[in-house]
Amino acid sequence: MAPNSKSRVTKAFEAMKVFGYSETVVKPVLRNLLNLYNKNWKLIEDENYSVLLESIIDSEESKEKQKSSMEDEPEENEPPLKRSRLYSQGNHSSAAKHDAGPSVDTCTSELQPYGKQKMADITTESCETQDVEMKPRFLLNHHQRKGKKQISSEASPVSEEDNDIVVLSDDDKQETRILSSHLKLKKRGDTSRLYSAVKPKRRLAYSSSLEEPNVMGSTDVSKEGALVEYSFSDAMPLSDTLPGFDVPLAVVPSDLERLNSEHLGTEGNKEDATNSSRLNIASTPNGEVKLSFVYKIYSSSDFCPPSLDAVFKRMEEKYMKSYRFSQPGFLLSLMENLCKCYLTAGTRTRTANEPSAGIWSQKLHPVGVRYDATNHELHFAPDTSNGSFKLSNLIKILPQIPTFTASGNRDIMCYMVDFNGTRINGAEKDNTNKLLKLLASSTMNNSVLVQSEHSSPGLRNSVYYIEDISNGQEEHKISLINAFSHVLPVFKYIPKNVIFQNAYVKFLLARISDDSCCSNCSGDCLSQDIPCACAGETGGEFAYTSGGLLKEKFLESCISMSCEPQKHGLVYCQDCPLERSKNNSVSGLCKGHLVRKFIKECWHKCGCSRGCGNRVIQRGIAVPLQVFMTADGKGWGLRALEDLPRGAFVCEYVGEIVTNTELYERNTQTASERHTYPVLLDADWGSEGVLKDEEALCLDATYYGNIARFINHRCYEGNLIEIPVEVETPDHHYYHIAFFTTRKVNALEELTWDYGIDFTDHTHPVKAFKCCCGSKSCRDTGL
Ligand SMILES: C[S@@+](CC[C@H](N)C(=O)[O-])C[C@H]1O[C@@H](n2cnc3c(N)ncnc32)[C@H](O)[C@@H]1O
Repeated sequence: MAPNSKSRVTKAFEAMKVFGYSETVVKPVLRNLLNLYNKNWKLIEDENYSVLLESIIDSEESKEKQKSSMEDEPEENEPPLKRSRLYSQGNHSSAAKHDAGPSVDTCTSELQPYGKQKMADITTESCETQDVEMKPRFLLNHHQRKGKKQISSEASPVSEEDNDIVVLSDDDKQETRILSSHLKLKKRGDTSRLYSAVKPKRRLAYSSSLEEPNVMGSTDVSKEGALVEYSFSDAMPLSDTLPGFDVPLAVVPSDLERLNSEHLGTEGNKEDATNSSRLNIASTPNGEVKLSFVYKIYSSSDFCPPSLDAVFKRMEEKYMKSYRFSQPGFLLSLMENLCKCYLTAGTRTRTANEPSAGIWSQKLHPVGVRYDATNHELHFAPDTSNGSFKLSNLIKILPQIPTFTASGNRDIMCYMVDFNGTRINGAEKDNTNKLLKLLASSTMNNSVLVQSEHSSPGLRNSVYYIEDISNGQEEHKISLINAFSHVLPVFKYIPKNVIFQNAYVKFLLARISDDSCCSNCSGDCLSQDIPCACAGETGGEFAYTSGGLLKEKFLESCISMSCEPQKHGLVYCQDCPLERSKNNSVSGLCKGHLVRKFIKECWHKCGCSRGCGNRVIQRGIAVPLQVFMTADGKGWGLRALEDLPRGAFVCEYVGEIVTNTELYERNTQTASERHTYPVLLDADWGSEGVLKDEEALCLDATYYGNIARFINHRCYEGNLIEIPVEVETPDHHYYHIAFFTTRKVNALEELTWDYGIDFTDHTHPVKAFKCCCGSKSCRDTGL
């Protein structure tokens, strides 16, 4: 290979690395392209290697498709999957013991009998002598990148390269996001990828449905009685032709002259035009977003340009409250609605006697919307069947395909053009601020944020959206919205816990005694007069109401235990695995573990039906959730898109089931990663005598996890509480951690729980984060 082409290869690799693609992945695709293009590098390098990137994405997608078609669908409620030997085990003896990764069956005989000893049976005498506030059940540790690279590609669902975290510079991230969405849209005109974001190799999810904003056939009746009708022809389906926009669109008038010549022929006439005027409604300081109307006033017009306040008010009243960011293409409809408001607000009220006249006649007719893919223009084409048309006909939306500068700073480039196609630069600062404020406030309503790069330091002007980060693995789609520039979280979504390697968790029907199930039941256990054996765990009363919520009394006592553990007693390990791990295997004094109330759900050995009211968490997430970027420095957070009542199940904490030993290994390998994701399954530690490290379990959602990995901490006042739930195993050793609301939670309120971190404990190998929970009772005093 010539030296020149060598450096071009390197450059291509580097360009793709930004998107998270390793050389191994890029190489075969690049080779194919070179063959295809007869070694014409220019074609490959054009547009920042767009062809190459697109080909890689395609090739990865087809690989994924192939792979998923080969995979068997797991059965409902199947045991956690055993992923043997994902990590190389170094010299650790426990790991070496299980080097071959025992299969589910062979592990069975090695099961340790974990007695069902109640924690309440454990003496709490030592309570008073212990200086305990809250047990640190949310551990602070993480894999180190170095550790991740040791993942074996044979057994792991992802290859070695998959696990490399690609650290993008801010500019890279910006560029990545824009380019990938740009490319998708450009090449395919594919509206299903409207807000596709950074596509790391291990892509989280795509927007997959083809839902489009309902801009067709809507009718807008102004309060004053003037009707402005929007009835777009079905013959011109928006969804088929529109590109996706992850930038705000600009609204411009159409080319009046062209429209005049095309549509004014019969009734309208050019002489009617008395003057023309342009109104720049808004633009960001650097001109990334501009919105303006250009109109001509005709002598007999029913239209008077409205005040902007009137437009904004109307916009707020009519649309903003109902905006849902989850609508693909919402920016398009946002802008369109702004046009509508402008028109409606400006349409003059006529008295009953006043004849309708002029070309802005109230006689309105369906118009069509057409997307001009060549010029990236949206045209509102008038229906001239009866010779009249309306102002909206003169409005054209001109989204400029987003481009970016070398610095990657400009991802939004929407221009206003005047009738002659000349760019309009006038920015009206006040109006801009108003619009931005309006849009920003609508973000609170889960809508859109148009962010100027100068309006707030460190924030970039970008918005992106992923329709379902669970990739269809949950009943409900779980969206992700990012108003600022942040690289997407890199993890593999799993809806159920999976065993990492050494954890002995076996779901054996044979181990479920008759006392721990209700084989004689049928139908719904909740509707029976006498509660069945499964209610035994909760004192002979089921924890759930028939409506699927937690019963008040049960919830109240769980909250009380969590807030005031000392009042309810703690249990103490003889030799605490947690303290051992802190002190590098030197036995440490246990600081106590909360005595938890468990829920026991009916399961496979029970006779009841799948719809039994005592099966809640096993049915999965039942509320629409969304991951969003918090504004107060906590990173990503989780919120629900609708109001939740008190006691509602939200989701469970899903991750890899790892042993204390494995966690310790991860801990020691960990560089100080910003966010940490392990949670202890320590509810029964105190009752298990001396618990060996390989017996103590925790869930680590760092690399494999579900939506709960995004729930942030709040000291004492979390609106969620974690409750241990037994489903498959009745021994308190392995259990599920389920989150329930502690109070009514409003839609879009951040969901939080108290991790139970002791911020004063500086002995932990991983430093606690600086708590920004904002709670009045925040435990992080900085000491
Ligand atoms: C389970 S993760 C929660 C999701 C995380 N925010 C993210 O972006 O992935 C836990 C991490 O979130 C951050 N975090 C959670 N609650 C916080 C709080 N109250 N203040 C500051 N950081 C917080 C910490 O970095 C913590 O290690």
